[in-house]
Amino acid sequence: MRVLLALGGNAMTNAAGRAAPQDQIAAAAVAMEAVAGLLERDVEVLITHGNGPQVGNLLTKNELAASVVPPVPLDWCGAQTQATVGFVLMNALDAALVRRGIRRRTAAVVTRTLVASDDSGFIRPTKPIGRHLPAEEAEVLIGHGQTWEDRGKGWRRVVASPEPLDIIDGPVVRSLVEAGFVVVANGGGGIPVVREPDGSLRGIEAVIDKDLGAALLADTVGADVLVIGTDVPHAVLNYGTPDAKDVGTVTAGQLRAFAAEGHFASGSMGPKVEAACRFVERGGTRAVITDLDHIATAVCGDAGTVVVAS
Ligand SMILES: NC(=O)OP(=O)(O)O
Repeated sequence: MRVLLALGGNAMTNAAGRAAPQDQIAAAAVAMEAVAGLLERDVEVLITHGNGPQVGNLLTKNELAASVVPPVPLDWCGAQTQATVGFVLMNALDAALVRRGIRRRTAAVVTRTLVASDDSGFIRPTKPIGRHLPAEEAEVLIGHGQTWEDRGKGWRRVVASPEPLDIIDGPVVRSLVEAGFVVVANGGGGIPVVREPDGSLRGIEAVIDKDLGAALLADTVGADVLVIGTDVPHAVLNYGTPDAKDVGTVTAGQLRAFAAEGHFASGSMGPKVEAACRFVERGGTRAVITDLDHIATAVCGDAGTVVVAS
């Protein structure tokens, strides 16, 4: 069984969402212990991850230091987070494998994802990145031309998030998997690139949704199962109300109907639900949305919100 595990922000930050190096190293250790457990059971695992906190922090650093060192664009920041998070995850996984006496090589691949230059996501920013701020601080940055939104946890910057169309470096990832490497790839949904009229690729300033990127990567590498690791054990109907109800096993059609009724927030559970539906509709065996504690049982469909085609 080939499983793609998509790690959400909680797997790369502390409980409060802080992404200091020690927080990321500690969170990666927990997540990679679960991955090592799967590898011990001979499950073939690939890993992808979010980068929302990291890429937003890096963008802010660039902007603050712009008068001292040349700033780099958002797609460069995305590339840097793929490399850094990949390095942290590899170190954590190598340590977990050594503890269990498992001999496997790990690899982190910087990957590019094709997007359309006329994607509507470039007109209406939707992807939250970086830290949360109080309204008065966000207002100053809005005055400087940035887009910030409050989705209930404080104000957060939002940037363009186009649809992922093709993982340019997918065949490299697949080759490494088939050669026996445990691969970390397509972090942050991939570095967004557009195709120029002469056929060359150019980076473009955006952050792709990592869950939608994960659904595409899962297709590209022929994964049987997509596990989307987040901070809750299930998708929930009527979330935060007395009528809240966990979603167990569900078809993509049923889950899309729940989404159409407005049950899943656009910046959080919504893209996970969409990614899970896309994956099974394109032939995946099952997609599971759950928390890190349930990854081991989720791969067999025994935990979380289990999405099947029909
Ligand atoms: N790129 C992305 O979707 O990252 P997060 O999941 O961390 O927001």
